[in-house]
Amino acid sequence: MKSQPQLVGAPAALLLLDGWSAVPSRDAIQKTYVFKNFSEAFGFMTRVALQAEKMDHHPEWSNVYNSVSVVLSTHDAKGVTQLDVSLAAHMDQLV
Ligand SMILES: C[C@H](O)[C@H](O)[C@H]1CNC2=NC(N)=NC(=O)C2=N1
Repeated sequence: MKSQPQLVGAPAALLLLDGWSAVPSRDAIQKTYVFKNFSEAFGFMTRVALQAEKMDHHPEWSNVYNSVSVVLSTHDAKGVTQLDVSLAAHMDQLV
């Protein structure tokens, strides 16, 4: 069985990240990335998807043309954990 990641919570996570904000209705963090065009946006999503599979930790996200809106939370822990902070930092470092 997988060990449970430790809850960090959105407020503490936000202290470690740039440009992310808290989701009002639940313990989750969000960010919208805007790219030059669809190809750049989808390329970003492809790179993130590979990392998400590696981590077995997956974003909630949506894409409209050149923008990608991301929400991160750990469903198993019902809140923001170190896994979300790590995935957020990875996304930020790709752009
Ligand atoms: C079985 C599998 O390990 C789990 O369902 C993983 C998959 N990806 C996940 N992603 C996210 N964001 N939260 C989870 O709790 C989660 N759990």
